[in-house]
Amino acid sequence: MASSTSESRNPIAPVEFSKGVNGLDKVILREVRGSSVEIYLYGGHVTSWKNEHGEELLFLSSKAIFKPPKAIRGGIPICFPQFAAHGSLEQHGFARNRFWSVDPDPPPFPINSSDNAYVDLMLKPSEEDMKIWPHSFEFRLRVTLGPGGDLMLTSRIRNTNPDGKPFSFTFAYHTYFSVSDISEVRVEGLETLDYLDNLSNKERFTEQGDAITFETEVDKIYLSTPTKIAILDHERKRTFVLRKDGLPDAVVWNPWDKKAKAMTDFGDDEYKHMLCVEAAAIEKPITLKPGEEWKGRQELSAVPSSYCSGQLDPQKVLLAAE
Ligand SMILES: O=P(O)(O)OC[C@H]1O[C@H](O)[C@H](O)[C@@H](O)[C@@H]1O
Repeated sequence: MASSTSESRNPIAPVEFSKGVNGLDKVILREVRGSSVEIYLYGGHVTSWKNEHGEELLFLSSKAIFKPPKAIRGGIPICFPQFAAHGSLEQHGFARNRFWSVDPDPPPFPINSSDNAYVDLMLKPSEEDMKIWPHSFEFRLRVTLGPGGDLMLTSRIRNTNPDGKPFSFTFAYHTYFSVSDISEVRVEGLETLDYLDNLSNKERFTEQGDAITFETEVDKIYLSTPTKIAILDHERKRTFVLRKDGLPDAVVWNPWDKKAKAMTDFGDDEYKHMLCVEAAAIEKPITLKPGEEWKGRQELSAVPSSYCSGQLDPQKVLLAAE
């Protein structure tokens, strides 16, 4: 609930509080040139990110269920304190289906940030949560829309256990990018890396080839990746650049046709128009002692690209997006 300028229900205010699907509370961030971001307090979940032309950059399923305990299908779910089924908790942990609150008095933004619109959401465990994960924590999620339309997510997780006990967790920003046609998409920055294949009992393999393209189901956890990954949408002539910090791994997921049909909150053909690339910390869980804080950051930008098949130099794409 903070911004560099005033906040109100005025539609042109950089931070607006509103009601979304099923009357759920949401926050809208706006930037003067027209880009915007929507965040549901349910899940601390970014559901929309639009550029200055009003084009949606994130995928949100037409069948998404905005009702607890189901997490919203699309946007950017937060996976915490567990990624997928890597532990005893429910799939992807519980942060994505809890109600977060808005911090009315967030810590100030670092200097030179007067054009940023941002909101700080908070999650603290309930007594019920403590029964399934017996740890006290404070999770602050800052969602920022930069002056150029970039979307930044910063998570700060602090161990507030009074009993001196450390805790460990895994984490992911489970970003669903909107793409024109999955068969026209390439991901740059993960080639030659090791990955765990979720479709082969998490067996470890090494990625071959120049870039990653898609012609079947994929569900891989790339390990110790570079801090920049590019997602090139050839047809739409758009490149997403994902920059990350504190999140060594990157999950790449597309359910393809069979799994798409099996999901009740996902259209049969929607797999063609989405790709998840998820900045994550999975292979080596994060451990925090009481009083310690972890920070994990993801920054997304969408830039026009004039990529011609076979002529791509991944390094140039990443540099061009600097
Ligand atoms: O259906 P969900 O619980 O939201 O999970 C969706 C997907 O998330 C991640 O990408 C996992 O790697 C996949 O194995 C999983 O299918």
